[in-house]
Amino acid sequence: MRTIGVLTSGGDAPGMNAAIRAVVRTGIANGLRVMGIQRGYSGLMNGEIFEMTRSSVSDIIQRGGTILKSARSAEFRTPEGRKKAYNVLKVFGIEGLVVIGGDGSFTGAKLLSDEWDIKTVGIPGTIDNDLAYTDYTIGFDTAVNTVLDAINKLRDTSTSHERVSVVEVMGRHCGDIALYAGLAGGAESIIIPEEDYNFDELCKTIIEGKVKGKLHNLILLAEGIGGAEELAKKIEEVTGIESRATVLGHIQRGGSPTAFDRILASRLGARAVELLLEGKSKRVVGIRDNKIVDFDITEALEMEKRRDDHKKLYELSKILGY
Ligand SMILES: Nc1ncnc2c1ncn2[C@@H]1O[C@H](COP(=O)(O)OP(=O)(O)O)[C@@H](O)[C@H]1O
Ligand SMILES: O=P(O)(O)OC[C@H]1O[C@](O)(COP(=O)(O)O)[C@@H](O)[C@@H]1O
Repeated sequence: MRTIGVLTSGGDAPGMNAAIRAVVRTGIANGLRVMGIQRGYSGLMNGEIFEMTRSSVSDIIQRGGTILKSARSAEFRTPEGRKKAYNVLKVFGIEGLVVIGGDGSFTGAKLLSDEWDIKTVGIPGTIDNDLAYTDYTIGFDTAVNTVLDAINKLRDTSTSHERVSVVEVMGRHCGDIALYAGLAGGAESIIIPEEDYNFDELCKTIIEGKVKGKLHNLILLAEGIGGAEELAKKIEEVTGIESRATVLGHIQRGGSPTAFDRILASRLGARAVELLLEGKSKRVVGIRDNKIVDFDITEALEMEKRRDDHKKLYELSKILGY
């Protein structure tokens, strides 16, 4: 293998730049030409490609976002779109492609390798932590810390006004951001898609908390379950306690990555290049029990989250936050 490409796809995540840096520098250290592909699969189909040097990735390890830009492309979901992408890869002599993204991006990579002679390796870059094969995705730790910072501030004002504070966080179908930030921030209640929740029980907990002398009540709500505004309004109606909603939104996707995310991204980026050098394809890299691992893309996407560990954290948050 002489030339590889790297792109970022789907929702961006803090730490993607550190992963790009690791791919570029590991590639060059191993005698490869490394091409940067802009705007994900969309830029790939349009030939938005340039050669990267060691200095192309200088001064980016601390930056959020992705210097390669990210995009979502409907055209790449079609066989015609992927044929177009392959033709562009051929023109640039790219034999191996590193895709930094989430499950959708990995599915796209797998299809591209199934249909055309191109080797692909995926690196998990998404704040959601919704990929079961890896304990952590790049960006998750930073997002949790961003939420934690917000919770600390909301706690101050909630306490002053003796209010309920409902905080809605990202995560599509995965409650990890809400769970980890809620546990770390001492939230009274955490509402996530993986665990049943009962509105009457929630109100009972809030009223009991008030009776016990709690000055605030912090509720972490994962997006997708229902809006924070609506929930805060209903809580106020039923409990009679003033309630406010905060939707953190895209704030969670930005910011300087934590040390954890930078180190994870550096390790995964280097391993992705090694796999291509070993001639591997349709693989994804990840971390399990602090060891870098890799799996076949299909196998990885079919895995289920380790529910026991998740459940334990959820139960702990209930005992500690109540
Ligand atoms: N089933 C699919 N087949 C082919 N390409 C896909 C598929 N799913 C997603 N992709 C490509 O990957 C891009 C990113 O996927 P998306 O689901 O938006 O983000 P993520 O990779 O973070 O899950 C999509 O815009 C599309 O171009
Ligand atoms: O930036 P957009 O298009 O509004 O997407 C928002 C979604 O992207 C995410 O931040 C990350 O999702 P992906 O990494 O799977 O693309 C979700 O948590 C959120 O629901």
